[in-house]
Amino acid sequence: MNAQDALPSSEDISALREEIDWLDAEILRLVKRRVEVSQTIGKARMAAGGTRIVYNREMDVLARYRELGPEGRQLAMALLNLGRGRLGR
Ligand SMILES: C=C(O[C@@H]1C=C(C(=O)O)C=C[C@H]1O)C(=O)O
Repeated sequence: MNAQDALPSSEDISALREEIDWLDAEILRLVKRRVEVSQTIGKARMAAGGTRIVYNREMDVLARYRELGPEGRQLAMALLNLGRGRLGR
């Protein structure tokens, strides 16, 4: 395979950009759903007199993203913080 074979054409790049746009829309949809689910659980636990945070569950979430390195940690922390929403302020 020569270098040209490996390079995407301008048509390929257009298609790849469409894929990125679609992926971003899906990621946003999933993040919003995650926030919703996390807040539902958090509100129920607090209404029952429980804690706002469950550290062992949060450690599991951090571990899931560890393969992405420091950015994975930032991403996991952002997801956890989004789930806290107003509850966490
Ligand atoms: C969603 C929960 O509540 C909190 C939010 C978590 C999350 O967003 O992943 C994890 C643990 C808890 O601190 C839960 O207890 O599972």
